[in-house]
Amino acid sequence: MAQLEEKVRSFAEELFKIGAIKIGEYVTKMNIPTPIYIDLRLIVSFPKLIELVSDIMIEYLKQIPKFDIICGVPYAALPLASALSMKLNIPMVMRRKESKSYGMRKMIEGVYKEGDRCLIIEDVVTSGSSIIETLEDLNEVGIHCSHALILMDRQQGGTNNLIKEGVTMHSLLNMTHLLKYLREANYIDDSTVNKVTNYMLTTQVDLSSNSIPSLNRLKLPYEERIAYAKNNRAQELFKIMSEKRTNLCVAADVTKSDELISLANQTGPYICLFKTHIDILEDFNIDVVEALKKIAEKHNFLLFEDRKFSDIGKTVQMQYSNGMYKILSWANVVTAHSLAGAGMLDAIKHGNNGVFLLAEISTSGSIIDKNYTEKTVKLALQYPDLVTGIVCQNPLFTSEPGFIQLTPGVQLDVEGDGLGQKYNTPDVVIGNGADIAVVGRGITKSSEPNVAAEKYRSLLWGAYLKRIE
Ligand SMILES: O=c1ccn([C@@H]2O[C@H](COP(=O)(O)O)[C@@H](O)[C@H]2O)c(=O)[nH]1
Repeated sequence: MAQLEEKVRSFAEELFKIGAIKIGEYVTKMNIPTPIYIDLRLIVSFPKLIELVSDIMIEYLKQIPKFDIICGVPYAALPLASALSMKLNIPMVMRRKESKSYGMRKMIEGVYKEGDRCLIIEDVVTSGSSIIETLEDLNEVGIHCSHALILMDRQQGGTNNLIKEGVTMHSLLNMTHLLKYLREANYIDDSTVNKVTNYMLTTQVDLSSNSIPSLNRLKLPYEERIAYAKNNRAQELFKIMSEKRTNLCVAADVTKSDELISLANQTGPYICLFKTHIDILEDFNIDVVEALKKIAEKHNFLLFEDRKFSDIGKTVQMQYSNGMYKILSWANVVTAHSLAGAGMLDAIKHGNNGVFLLAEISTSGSIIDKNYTEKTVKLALQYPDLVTGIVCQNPLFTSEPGFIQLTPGVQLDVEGDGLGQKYNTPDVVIGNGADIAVVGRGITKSSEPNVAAEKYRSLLWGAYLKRIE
């Protein structure tokens, strides 16, 4: 047994050496980003490796009941099935991927008879769907299959999906062991192990539910969500958040420029976003935003004008670019109400900028209803290049890890402000799905905004770490 494990370990290491295991940002057959890509088609160019694999497969056959024929899932598993067929002197059949337009239009080539017991061979299994397609064609011609021998199980639901079809899967290697062997050989580091493990756990495919794999954003670390974000500002934010270990946005609702600049300087080290209502400044001058831009660069945060646009496209376009505030020239992200719909979003699409759409509001008596909220989320998902995220109080789009949930109404003291504002604590908002929490008066009214900002940062970050555990 120890000998077999050593062979499997060396198989895993060889795969890495020949470049069949790739770590980085890839996309799976189901169009889902993946931090690891396994390409076992390469092994046809390494006869010694095929020999090693065949030896290991033969060892595994001791656990599998007798069979009459072998069938490889096209195309990657065909050389493996052929090698095994030759070594064991057991006949092989081949499944076509598509039927011929001439002759007998057979899907299964080779010699077989009804009632034959077949062992299916496959290279890599994610959901098991390719094995199931092969199984269906074999069953069609009366061949029975209840076992599949595969090289690599990505542990993303394949075993369960195949059991439902009456097939037991036997794998030479699974993702857990692959990561263990590669880590022990120092080919990968701990962070890759954690990243891939987390990916595996959060990307399970249940073929019977007829849905795409569930990617629960609430369980994914921010740095892994960069790959899912289409909006440049969302990518940037995830990066800043991971690097600075902060999911805090400060709402700098003050009326004097000096105060605004002082707040940016004091809270800068602890925030990912600095949120303004620029039109409440009594002494606005364009120099203020120039100063903010410099502080943002120094402390690595983005500038966020909470303008809440809500007009026809043309008007919003002018409100965004013109007037004395020239928001487009300095704000990296802005907010917009969704009520004007797609036309307004089309009007404010600008290369690099981002928009947070308001799906819910944190004030009591709001007339936004469930229908409006749902329509807003739908609209946001139609504009992945433009929309950075959604302003809301609840986890509305958990299977969309590329979008950011921004939640205002955050304070340790949850008494309202007497004007309708509703507050929740950092723990509650992160539990309710917030990726970034907006804290205004909890920080701005403190005698030491820097101390308060660090306190909120640490509480919010701790709650996030607990959430992704
Ligand atoms: O639903 C919403 C949307 C935006 N806001 C804005 O956030 C801050 C909250 O400030 P606090 O002092 O923490 O109450 C403020 O700028 C609002 O305009 C919100 O509160 N709720």
